[in-house]
Amino acid sequence: MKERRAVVVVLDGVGAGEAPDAAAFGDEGANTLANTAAAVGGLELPNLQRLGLGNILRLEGVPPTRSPAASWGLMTERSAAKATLAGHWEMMGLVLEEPLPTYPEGFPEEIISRFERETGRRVIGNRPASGTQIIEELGPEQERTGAWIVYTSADSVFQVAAHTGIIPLQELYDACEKAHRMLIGEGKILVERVIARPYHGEPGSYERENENRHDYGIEPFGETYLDRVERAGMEVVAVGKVHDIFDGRGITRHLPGKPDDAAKLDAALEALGSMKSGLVFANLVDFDAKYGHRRDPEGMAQNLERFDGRLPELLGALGEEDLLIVTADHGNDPTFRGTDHTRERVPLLSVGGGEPRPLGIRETFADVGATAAAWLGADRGGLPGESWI
Ligand SMILES: O=P(O)(O)O[C@H]1O[C@H](CO)[C@@H](O)[C@H]1O
Ligand SMILES: [Mn+2]
Ligand SMILES: [Mn+2]
Repeated sequence: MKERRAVVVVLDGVGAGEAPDAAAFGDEGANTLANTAAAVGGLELPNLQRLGLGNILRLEGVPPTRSPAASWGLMTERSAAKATLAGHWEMMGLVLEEPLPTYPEGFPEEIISRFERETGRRVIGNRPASGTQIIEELGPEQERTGAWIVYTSADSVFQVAAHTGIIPLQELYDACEKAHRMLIGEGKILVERVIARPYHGEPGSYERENENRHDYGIEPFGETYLDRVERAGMEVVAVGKVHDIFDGRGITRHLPGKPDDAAKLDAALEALGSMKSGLVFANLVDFDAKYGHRRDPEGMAQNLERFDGRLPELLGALGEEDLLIVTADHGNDPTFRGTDHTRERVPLLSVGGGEPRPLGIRETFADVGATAAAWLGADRGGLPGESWI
């Protein structure tokens, strides 16, 4: 078998326009890329433009090009979710047919009182919120009373925020493990993830300790393309939060790539430089966490431009037997109401594996895993998705 590599880069939350079922999610009109571009008076993305980003959708500042250097298209998500886990799982062949439970009214009383009993602290909050807003609002009360700040979002998440000067980090982690056991570990999946959200500082200028955030998720309930590539004897390198999303399954090496997207790209390049064959699966989370949820179109635009600036380096690291796929896991339109993800199609650019051509609108994100597995010569039997190569 040839020595081949595939690199999948996920621009977290960078959607490319409303999905056909966006209305069911309350997300009609969402378009992370196009609305960001319009909000800042046009994006400057010369490298993505050259690849064909402007051929995928109408994008201010990024016109279509006559002969794109990448194959280009859109993907529609089949899973009943607009979340990171569902998006990444689907890319690797696991479709969530049923949505995971969400808590628009907060968590039921029995969950909260059991969490209070098991951890010995009271709960305040218990509603959907933006993490930065709720600590500003409830931080002073937490400092006074030592209560947990529990909140959720449009996602299936149980998030616990704790001021580390009041509640030691280890105690927060222990509490999240208890919540994880209670909400996921007893046979019923009540949330997709429990998330520890430590922060510090003074009222009015609290700062989240993103490097100490910890996610406690669900395990993949079936085989993925990651398992298939690993079983074929190749390396599977996870960069950023990918390792947590798959609970480490099918992953041979984990590069956290802290603290930002630039460091994650460094990690991806390092992985490429040190491996002969296999898959690098990288998630760039700043688009989502720092700009999408914060509804910051300027920040989103700048992060896109920063990524664009690193593209030549990434392309330069690829050889003839390498494949690069750039895509996203859901939308997170920084111009949209609220602070949650948006149900969108995602952009698809694919470099390598033949002459650039239109890839159309793919019916499932699983085409990513199918294509990577096909390229690498791994077994694809029984998993959803069609290879475009
Ligand atoms: O507002 P913050 O705390 O960043 O939380 C966001 O991050 C969560 C998980 O990535 C999302 O569900 C959303 O709630
Ligand atoms: Mn995401
Ligand atoms: Mn998010």
